[in-house]
Amino acid sequence: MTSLAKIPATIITGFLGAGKTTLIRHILATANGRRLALIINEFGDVGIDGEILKTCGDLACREDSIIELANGCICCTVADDFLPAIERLLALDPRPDHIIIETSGLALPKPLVKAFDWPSIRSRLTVDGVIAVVDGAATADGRFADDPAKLARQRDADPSIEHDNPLEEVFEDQLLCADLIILNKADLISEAEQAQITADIAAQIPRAVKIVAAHEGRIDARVLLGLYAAAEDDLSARPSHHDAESEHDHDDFESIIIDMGAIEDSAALMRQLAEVVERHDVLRIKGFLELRGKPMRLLVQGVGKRLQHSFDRPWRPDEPRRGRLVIIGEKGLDAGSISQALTRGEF
Ligand SMILES: Nc1nc2c(ncn2[C@@H]2O[C@H](COP(=O)(O)OP(=O)(O)OP(=O)(O)O)[C@@H](O)[C@H]2O)c(=O)[nH]1
Repeated sequence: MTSLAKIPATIITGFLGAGKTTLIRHILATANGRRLALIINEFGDVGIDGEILKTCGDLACREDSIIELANGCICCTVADDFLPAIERLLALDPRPDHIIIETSGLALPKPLVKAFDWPSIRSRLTVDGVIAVVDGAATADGRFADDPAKLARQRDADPSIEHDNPLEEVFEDQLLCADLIILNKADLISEAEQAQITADIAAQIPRAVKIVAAHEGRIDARVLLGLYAAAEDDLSARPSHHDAESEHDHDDFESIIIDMGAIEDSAALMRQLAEVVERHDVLRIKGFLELRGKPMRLLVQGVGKRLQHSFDRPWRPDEPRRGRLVIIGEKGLDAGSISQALTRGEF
Protein backbone atom coordinates (compact mmCIF):
# COMPACT_ATOMS: atom_id res chain seq x y z
CA MET A 1 0.00 0.00 0.00
CA THR A 2 1.33 3.47 -0.85
CA SER A 3 1.89 5.69 2.16
CA LEU A 4 -0.09 8.93 2.26
CA ALA A 5 2.54 10.66 4.38
CA LYS A 6 4.32 13.54 2.69
CA ILE A 7 7.80 12.73 1.47
CA PRO A 8 10.40 15.10 2.92
CA ALA A 9 12.71 16.95 0.54
CA THR A 10 15.93 18.71 1.46
CA ILE A 11 17.19 21.53 -0.72
CA ILE A 12 20.96 21.99 -0.73
CA THR A 13 22.00 25.41 -1.91
CA GLY A 14 25.34 27.26 -1.83
CA PHE A 15 27.58 29.15 -4.24
CA LEU A 16 29.67 27.49 -6.99
CA GLY A 17 32.16 25.09 -5.47
CA ALA A 18 31.08 25.57 -1.85
CA GLY A 19 30.91 21.82 -1.28
CA LYS A 20 27.31 20.79 -1.99
CA THR A 21 28.18 17.59 -3.86
CA THR A 22 30.74 16.71 -1.20
CA LEU A 23 28.09 17.16 1.50
CA ILE A 24 25.67 14.94 -0.41
CA ARG A 25 28.33 12.23 -0.73
CA HIS A 26 28.52 12.26 3.03
CA ILE A 27 24.74 12.09 3.36
CA LEU A 28 24.75 9.03 1.08
CA ALA A 29 27.49 7.44 3.16
CA THR A 30 25.60 7.96 6.43
CA ALA A 31 22.05 7.36 5.18
CA ASN A 32 21.70 4.37 7.47
CA GLY A 33 19.16 2.43 5.44
CA ARG A 34 17.14 5.40 4.22
CA ARG A 35 16.12 5.18 0.55
CA LEU A 36 17.32 8.47 -0.91
CA ALA A 37 16.58 10.03 -4.28
CA LEU A 38 18.58 12.89 -5.77
CA ILE A 39 17.85 15.74 -8.15
CA ILE A 40 21.10 17.34 -9.22
CA ASN A 41 21.05 20.69 -10.99
CA GLU A 42 24.05 22.31 -12.67
CA PHE A 43 24.72 25.61 -14.38
CA GLY A 44 27.08 24.35 -17.10
CA ASP A 45 25.36 22.03 -19.58
CA VAL A 46 27.42 19.01 -18.59
CA GLY A 47 26.36 16.79 -15.70
CA ILE A 48 29.49 16.39 -13.59
CA ASP A 49 27.99 16.28 -10.09
CA GLY A 50 25.49 13.58 -11.00
CA GLU A 51 28.35 11.50 -12.38
CA ILE A 52 30.36 11.96 -9.17
CA LEU A 53 27.39 10.96 -7.03
CA LYS A 54 26.55 7.91 -9.11
CA THR A 55 29.96 6.48 -8.25
CA CYS A 56 29.24 6.59 -4.53
CA GLY A 57 25.52 6.20 -4.14
CA ASP A 58 25.22 2.42 -4.40
CA LEU A 59 24.05 1.76 -0.90
CA ALA A 60 21.59 4.59 -0.30
CA CYS A 61 20.55 5.59 -3.79
CA ARG A 62 20.00 3.49 -6.91
CA GLU A 63 21.01 4.97 -10.25
CA ASP A 64 17.37 5.37 -11.34
CA SER A 65 16.83 7.53 -8.26
CA ILE A 66 19.32 10.15 -9.47
CA ILE A 67 18.01 12.73 -11.91
CA GLU A 68 20.33 15.29 -13.45
CA LEU A 69 19.00 18.66 -14.57
CA ALA A 70 21.94 20.25 -16.32
CA ASN A 71 20.25 22.70 -18.65
CA GLY A 72 20.16 25.86 -16.62
CA CYS A 73 19.47 26.88 -13.05
CA ILE A 74 16.56 25.06 -11.46
CA CYS A 75 15.07 28.33 -10.20
CA CYS A 76 14.27 29.27 -13.81
CA THR A 77 13.09 25.85 -15.00
CA VAL A 78 10.85 24.80 -12.13
CA ALA A 79 7.78 24.02 -14.23
CA ASP A 80 9.61 22.49 -17.20
CA ASP A 81 12.27 20.44 -15.47
CA PHE A 82 11.74 20.18 -11.75
CA LEU A 83 8.09 19.09 -11.75
CA PRO A 84 8.59 16.23 -14.24
CA ALA A 85 11.66 15.11 -12.26
CA ILE A 86 9.62 15.00 -9.06
CA GLU A 87 6.87 13.01 -10.78
CA ARG A 88 9.47 10.47 -11.94
CA LEU A 89 10.79 10.04 -8.43
CA LEU A 90 7.31 9.75 -6.92
CA ALA A 91 6.53 7.01 -9.43
CA LEU A 92 9.41 4.84 -8.23
CA ASP A 93 8.48 1.63 -6.53
CA PRO A 94 9.33 1.60 -3.69
CA ARG A 95 9.01 5.33 -3.26
CA PRO A 96 12.02 7.22 -1.85
CA ASP A 97 12.05 7.96 1.86
CA HIS A 98 13.68 11.33 1.30
CA ILE A 99 14.47 13.46 -1.75
CA ILE A 100 17.61 15.60 -1.85
CA ILE A 101 17.83 18.43 -4.34
CA GLU A 102 21.19 20.00 -5.12
CA THR A 103 20.63 23.34 -6.79
CA SER A 104 23.24 24.83 -9.07
CA GLY A 105 25.69 27.18 -7.40
CA LEU A 106 24.04 30.15 -9.11
CA ALA A 107 20.43 29.18 -8.42
CA LEU A 108 18.21 31.12 -6.08
CA PRO A 109 16.53 28.63 -3.76
CA LYS A 110 13.32 30.57 -3.11
CA PRO A 111 11.54 29.89 -6.44
CA LEU A 112 12.13 26.20 -5.80
CA VAL A 113 10.70 26.37 -2.28
CA LYS A 114 7.70 28.23 -3.74
CA ALA A 115 7.04 25.28 -6.06
CA PHE A 116 6.44 23.14 -2.99
CA ASP A 117 3.51 25.40 -2.19
CA TRP A 118 1.75 24.47 -5.44
CA PRO A 119 -1.26 22.25 -4.63
CA SER A 120 -0.09 19.26 -6.69
CA ILE A 121 3.24 19.24 -4.86
CA ARG A 122 2.27 20.27 -1.36
CA SER A 123 -0.20 17.44 -1.05
CA ARG A 124 2.63 14.92 -1.53
CA LEU A 125 5.89 16.58 -0.48
CA THR A 126 7.23 18.95 2.12
CA VAL A 127 10.51 20.86 2.30
CA ASP A 128 12.20 19.29 5.29
CA GLY A 129 14.82 22.01 5.17
CA VAL A 130 16.94 24.30 3.06
CA ILE A 131 20.63 23.78 3.78
CA ALA A 132 23.05 26.46 2.57
CA VAL A 133 26.69 25.44 2.18
CA VAL A 134 29.17 28.30 2.52
CA ASP A 135 32.74 28.20 1.22
CA GLY A 136 34.65 29.42 4.30
CA ALA A 137 37.82 30.15 2.35
CA ALA A 138 36.12 32.14 -0.43
CA THR A 139 34.11 34.09 2.13
CA ALA A 140 37.24 34.90 4.17
CA ASP A 141 38.90 36.09 0.93
CA GLY A 142 36.07 38.59 0.47
CA ARG A 143 34.70 36.86 -2.67
CA PHE A 144 31.13 37.79 -1.76
CA ALA A 145 31.70 41.26 -0.35
CA ASP A 146 30.72 44.47 -2.06
CA ASP A 147 33.22 47.21 -2.66
CA PRO A 148 31.46 50.09 -0.81
CA ALA A 149 33.03 52.90 -2.87
CA LYS A 150 32.18 51.24 -6.20
CA LEU A 151 28.65 50.49 -5.04
CA ALA A 152 28.12 54.13 -3.98
CA ARG A 153 29.22 55.29 -7.45
CA GLN A 154 26.90 52.78 -9.16
CA ARG A 155 23.97 53.80 -6.94
CA ASP A 156 24.49 57.44 -7.88
CA ALA A 157 23.98 56.41 -11.50
CA ASP A 158 21.14 53.96 -10.84
CA PRO A 159 19.45 54.00 -7.39
CA SER A 160 17.82 50.59 -7.96
CA ILE A 161 21.21 48.83 -7.86
CA GLU A 162 21.56 46.70 -4.73
CA HIS A 163 25.06 45.27 -5.14
CA ASP A 164 28.14 45.94 -7.19
CA ASN A 165 29.13 42.31 -6.89
CA PRO A 166 26.68 39.87 -8.51
CA LEU A 167 28.14 37.05 -6.41
CA GLU A 168 27.04 38.81 -3.24
CA GLU A 169 23.41 38.91 -4.34
CA VAL A 170 23.27 35.17 -5.08
CA PHE A 171 25.17 34.38 -1.86
CA GLU A 172 22.77 36.46 0.26
CA ASP A 173 19.66 34.99 -1.37
CA GLN A 174 20.93 31.50 -0.59
CA LEU A 175 21.60 32.37 3.07
CA LEU A 176 18.28 34.17 3.52
CA CYS A 177 16.39 31.04 2.49
CA ALA A 178 18.29 28.61 4.74
CA ASP A 179 17.14 26.59 7.75
CA LEU A 180 20.67 25.40 8.42
CA ILE A 181 23.98 26.87 7.27
CA ILE A 182 27.09 24.75 6.89
CA LEU A 183 30.28 26.78 7.10
CA ASN A 184 32.35 24.40 4.99
CA LYS A 185 36.09 24.25 4.26
CA ALA A 186 36.79 24.95 7.91
CA ASP A 187 40.23 23.41 7.33
CA LEU A 188 41.17 26.39 5.15
CA ILE A 189 40.30 29.17 7.62
CA SER A 190 41.49 30.13 11.10
CA GLU A 191 39.28 29.96 14.17
CA ALA A 192 39.14 33.76 14.23
CA GLU A 193 37.96 33.83 10.58
CA GLN A 194 35.39 31.16 11.36
CA ALA A 195 34.04 33.23 14.27
CA GLN A 196 33.99 36.40 12.15
CA ILE A 197 32.16 34.76 9.23
CA THR A 198 29.65 33.17 11.61
CA ALA A 199 28.95 36.56 13.22
CA ASP A 200 28.67 38.30 9.82
CA ILE A 201 26.23 35.72 8.49
CA ALA A 202 24.13 35.77 11.68
CA ALA A 203 23.91 39.56 11.38
CA GLN A 204 22.64 39.29 7.78
CA ILE A 205 19.78 36.88 8.45
CA PRO A 206 16.61 38.18 10.07
CA ARG A 207 15.80 34.92 11.88
CA ALA A 208 17.82 32.57 14.04
CA VAL A 209 19.48 29.92 11.88
CA LYS A 210 22.02 27.44 13.16
CA ILE A 211 25.49 27.75 11.61
CA VAL A 212 27.67 24.65 11.81
CA ALA A 213 31.31 24.46 10.74
CA ALA A 214 32.39 21.46 8.66
CA HIS A 215 35.31 19.96 6.82
CA GLU A 216 34.32 18.29 3.53
CA GLY A 217 30.69 18.39 4.57
CA ARG A 218 31.28 15.68 7.12
CA ILE A 219 28.04 16.02 9.01
CA ASP A 220 25.89 12.99 9.67
CA ALA A 221 22.68 12.52 7.68
CA ARG A 222 20.84 12.29 11.00
CA VAL A 223 21.70 15.94 11.63
CA LEU A 224 21.02 17.17 8.09
CA LEU A 225 17.82 15.29 7.33
CA GLY A 226 14.81 15.59 9.62
CA LEU A 227 14.78 19.36 10.23
CA TYR A 228 10.95 19.40 9.83
CA ALA A 229 11.06 23.02 8.65
CA ALA A 230 8.08 22.83 6.22
CA ALA A 231 9.72 25.75 4.42
CA GLU A 232 6.80 26.03 1.97
CA ASP A 233 4.64 27.29 4.87
CA ASP A 234 7.17 29.90 5.80
CA LEU A 235 7.97 31.73 2.55
CA SER A 236 7.55 35.24 3.92
CA ALA A 237 10.32 34.63 6.47
CA ARG A 238 12.74 34.02 3.59
CA PRO A 239 13.28 37.33 1.84
CA SER A 240 14.92 37.41 -1.59
CA HIS A 241 16.44 40.22 -3.65
CA HIS A 242 14.14 39.01 -6.41
CA ASP A 243 10.84 39.02 -4.48
CA ALA A 244 9.46 41.84 -6.61
CA GLU A 245 10.23 40.10 -9.91
CA SER A 246 8.28 37.35 -11.60
CA GLU A 247 11.42 36.24 -13.42
CA HIS A 248 15.13 36.85 -13.17
CA ASP A 249 18.09 35.86 -15.25
CA HIS A 250 21.65 34.69 -14.79
CA ASP A 251 23.11 37.22 -17.19
CA ASP A 252 25.93 38.04 -14.82
CA PHE A 253 27.50 34.60 -15.33
CA GLU A 254 28.45 32.33 -18.18
CA SER A 255 29.98 28.93 -18.79
CA ILE A 256 32.30 27.54 -21.42
CA ILE A 257 32.55 23.86 -22.31
CA ILE A 258 35.87 22.64 -23.68
CA ASP A 259 36.24 19.24 -25.32
CA MET A 260 39.63 17.86 -24.42
CA GLY A 261 41.52 15.05 -26.13
CA ALA A 262 43.43 12.48 -24.09
CA ILE A 263 46.22 14.13 -22.10
CA GLU A 264 49.69 12.75 -21.35
CA ASP A 265 50.83 14.94 -18.50
CA SER A 266 48.33 15.88 -15.81
CA ALA A 267 50.84 18.08 -13.94
CA ALA A 268 51.41 20.19 -17.09
CA LEU A 269 47.66 20.54 -17.59
CA MET A 270 47.16 21.62 -13.98
CA ARG A 271 49.88 24.27 -14.43
CA GLN A 272 48.11 25.52 -17.52
CA LEU A 273 44.76 25.58 -15.71
CA ALA A 274 46.37 27.57 -12.89
CA GLU A 275 47.57 30.08 -15.47
CA VAL A 276 44.10 30.33 -17.01
CA VAL A 277 42.59 30.97 -13.58
CA GLU A 278 45.25 33.59 -12.88
CA ARG A 279 44.60 35.46 -16.14
CA HIS A 280 40.84 35.17 -16.37
CA ASP A 281 38.48 35.59 -13.46
CA VAL A 282 37.36 31.96 -13.38
CA LEU A 283 34.98 31.00 -10.56
CA ARG A 284 34.69 27.28 -11.15
CA ILE A 285 36.27 24.52 -13.26
CA LYS A 286 35.18 20.91 -13.31
CA GLY A 287 35.28 17.97 -15.62
CA PHE A 288 36.54 14.51 -16.41
CA LEU A 289 39.60 13.81 -18.55
CA GLU A 290 41.27 10.84 -20.12
CA LEU A 291 44.89 10.40 -19.07
CA ARG A 292 46.47 8.35 -21.84
CA GLY A 293 47.24 4.79 -20.84
CA LYS A 294 45.35 5.00 -17.55
CA PRO A 295 42.23 2.91 -16.91
CA MET A 296 40.80 5.47 -14.48
CA ARG A 297 38.88 8.66 -15.24
CA LEU A 298 40.59 11.85 -14.05
CA LEU A 299 38.32 14.26 -12.16
CA VAL A 300 39.47 17.88 -12.26
CA GLN A 301 38.06 20.43 -9.80
CA GLY A 302 38.78 24.12 -9.43
CA VAL A 303 37.20 26.67 -7.13
CA GLY A 304 38.74 30.09 -7.67
CA LYS A 305 42.51 29.53 -7.56
CA ARG A 306 42.29 26.23 -5.70
CA LEU A 307 42.73 23.33 -8.15
CA GLN A 308 42.59 19.60 -7.51
CA HIS A 309 42.69 16.43 -9.57
CA SER A 310 42.12 12.80 -8.69
CA PHE A 311 41.09 9.55 -10.33
CA ASP A 312 37.46 8.81 -9.51
CA ARG A 313 36.59 5.49 -11.19
CA PRO A 314 37.65 3.24 -14.07
CA TRP A 315 36.23 4.11 -17.49
CA ARG A 316 33.47 1.67 -18.33
CA PRO A 317 34.06 -0.46 -21.43
CA ASP A 318 30.81 0.84 -22.97
CA GLU A 319 31.42 4.58 -22.49
CA PRO A 320 33.37 6.90 -24.77
CA ARG A 321 36.47 8.26 -23.06
CA ARG A 322 35.39 11.80 -23.60
CA GLY A 323 37.36 14.55 -21.89
CA ARG A 324 35.44 17.74 -21.10
CA LEU A 325 35.93 20.74 -18.88
CA VAL A 326 33.25 23.18 -17.78
CA ILE A 327 34.54 26.64 -16.94
CA ILE A 328 32.27 29.16 -15.20
CA GLY A 329 32.90 32.83 -14.57
CA GLU A 330 31.28 36.20 -14.59
CA LYS A 331 29.99 37.44 -17.95
CA GLY A 332 32.73 38.41 -20.34
CA LEU A 333 34.99 35.38 -20.00
CA ASP A 334 37.34 35.24 -22.97
CA ALA A 335 36.18 31.86 -24.30
CA GLY A 336 38.52 32.03 -27.31
CA SER A 337 41.77 32.45 -25.44
CA ILE A 338 40.78 30.11 -22.59
CA SER A 339 39.92 27.38 -25.05
CA GLN A 340 43.12 28.01 -27.04
CA ALA A 341 45.23 27.83 -23.87
CA LEU A 342 43.73 24.46 -22.96
CA THR A 343 43.75 22.78 -26.33
CA ARG A 344 47.31 23.60 -27.40
CA GLY A 345 48.22 19.94 -27.02
CA GLU A 346 51.23 20.51 -24.76
CA PHE A 347 50.04 18.17 -22.08
N1 LIG B 1 39.84 22.04 1.44
C1 LIG B 1 38.56 21.66 1.32
N2 LIG B 1 38.07 21.40 0.10
C2 LIG B 1 36.77 21.03 0.02
C3 LIG B 1 35.93 20.91 1.16
N3 LIG B 1 34.70 20.55 0.74
C4 LIG B 1 34.76 20.43 -0.60
N4 LIG B 1 36.01 20.71 -1.04
C5 LIG B 1 36.50 20.72 -2.43
O1 LIG B 1 35.88 21.81 -3.12
C6 LIG B 1 35.66 21.47 -4.49
C7 LIG B 1 34.19 21.70 -4.82
O2 LIG B 1 33.40 20.79 -4.06
P1 LIG B 1 31.95 20.35 -4.57
O3 LIG B 1 31.36 19.50 -3.49
O4 LIG B 1 32.02 19.80 -5.94
O5 LIG B 1 31.22 21.76 -4.60
P2 LIG B 1 29.77 22.09 -5.18
O6 LIG B 1 29.18 23.11 -4.28
O7 LIG B 1 28.98 20.85 -5.39
O8 LIG B 1 30.15 22.73 -6.59
P3 LIG B 1 29.12 23.21 -7.78
O9 LIG B 1 28.07 22.15 -7.89
O10 LIG B 1 30.00 23.31 -8.96
O11 LIG B 1 28.59 24.52 -7.36
C8 LIG B 1 36.09 20.02 -4.64
O12 LIG B 1 37.40 20.02 -5.17
C9 LIG B 1 36.08 19.48 -3.22
O13 LIG B 1 37.01 18.43 -3.03
C10 LIG B 1 36.49 21.21 2.45
O14 LIG B 1 35.83 21.17 3.50
N5 LIG B 1 37.80 21.58 2.45
